[in-house]
Amino acid sequence: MSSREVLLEVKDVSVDYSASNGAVHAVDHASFTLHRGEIIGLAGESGSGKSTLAYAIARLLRPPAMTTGGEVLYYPRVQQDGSNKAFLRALKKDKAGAELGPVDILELTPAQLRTFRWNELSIVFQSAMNALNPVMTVGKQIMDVLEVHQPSMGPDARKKRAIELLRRVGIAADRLNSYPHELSGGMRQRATIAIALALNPELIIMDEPTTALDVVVQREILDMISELCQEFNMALIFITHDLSMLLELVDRIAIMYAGRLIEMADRDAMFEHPRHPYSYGLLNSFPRLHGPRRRMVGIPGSPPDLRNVPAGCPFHERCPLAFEACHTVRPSLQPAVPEIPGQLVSCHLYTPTLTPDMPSTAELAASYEALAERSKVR
Ligand SMILES: Nc1ncnc2c1ncn2[C@@H]1O[C@H](COP(=O)(O)OP(=O)(O)OP(=O)(O)O)[C@@H](O)[C@H]1O
Repeated sequence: MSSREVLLEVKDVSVDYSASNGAVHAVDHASFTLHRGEIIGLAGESGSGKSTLAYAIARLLRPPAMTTGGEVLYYPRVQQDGSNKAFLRALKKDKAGAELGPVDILELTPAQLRTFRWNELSIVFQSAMNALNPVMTVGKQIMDVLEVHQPSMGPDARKKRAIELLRRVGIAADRLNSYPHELSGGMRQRATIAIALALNPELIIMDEPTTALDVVVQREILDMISELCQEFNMALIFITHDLSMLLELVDRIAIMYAGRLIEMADRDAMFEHPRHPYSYGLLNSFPRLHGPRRRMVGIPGSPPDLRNVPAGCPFHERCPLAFEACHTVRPSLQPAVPEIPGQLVSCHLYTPTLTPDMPSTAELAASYEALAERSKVR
């Protein structure tokens, strides 16, 4: 369950990839807030900037990627088990009564960053299950992380913790000495999650963690992730282009398009009343198990070239409801009018000075139907 205590404030983060034929603006002024224990789903088509934004937050980007602006404020707290002592010491926030306050991850020194990773934030990468070391048992891989990042822990305690972590992700203790090739794909993915949990981080980023698995195993792993987040009050940024994954897992959904966050809302509000025509199109492009049957239409066209994003709203060339302002004025992420608490949208359709009549979800649906009919006629 998420608290309303802020853990992370991403403010106006922009990232470019430099290339000989012009900079690719992969993330453009992204801002959002994450609370302790909250699960946010970051969704959007391939190439919309999800991974780049997540790796910018974790300071994992390497050239040609460059974070060109913004702040990522992280709010540390003193861990009761002492597991983040080294991080607080590196921040010089370990004196009795020291004001903890936020730190900007983008400004951490290399030494501070080393203590931040694993202790405070860990990442489960895309196809992480293939990233396990093939010549080392899974138990040893967990114990190695503990040895490097929690040097005060002795060998017996490390072994006990490794067994406990494996148990927690549904792997029996006798698998401690198994090599990755002796485990199924689902078990390998569970093992990578156990490694990410080793130091009780406050925040985990998972980038398409279940893509390579069959749907039954995906489902089991999503359930497990949800339980772990609750049990450890851990926040999670879960990246996917498959919105059906988010239906039962996340508290909030953030949708990206062409490097911009174009809508954020609580999960139910997003599924029931998506406001941005892109969000509607994305949600309508996958089948749902529950709810009324709908005709799936999809979104004609393709995203813009990120070296040369059009003026105005980046979606206007594909939008069935675009009007004049959308071609010239860049919308910003703000509460929609009429407001649904927690819902932010970057679309002129919800700016009363520009559009007196905001479209309903049914009108968004009808506009896509009409668009599909038009493209059939052509
Ligand atoms: N090394 C690179 N050099 C140039 N452009 C890059 C590089 N890596 C990524 N990009 C571009 O940055 C944009 C954002 O990519 P990113 O991988 O963050 O998107 P994504 O939404 O995570 O996509 P996916 O779901 O396919 O992983 C894309 O247009 C991509 O082509």
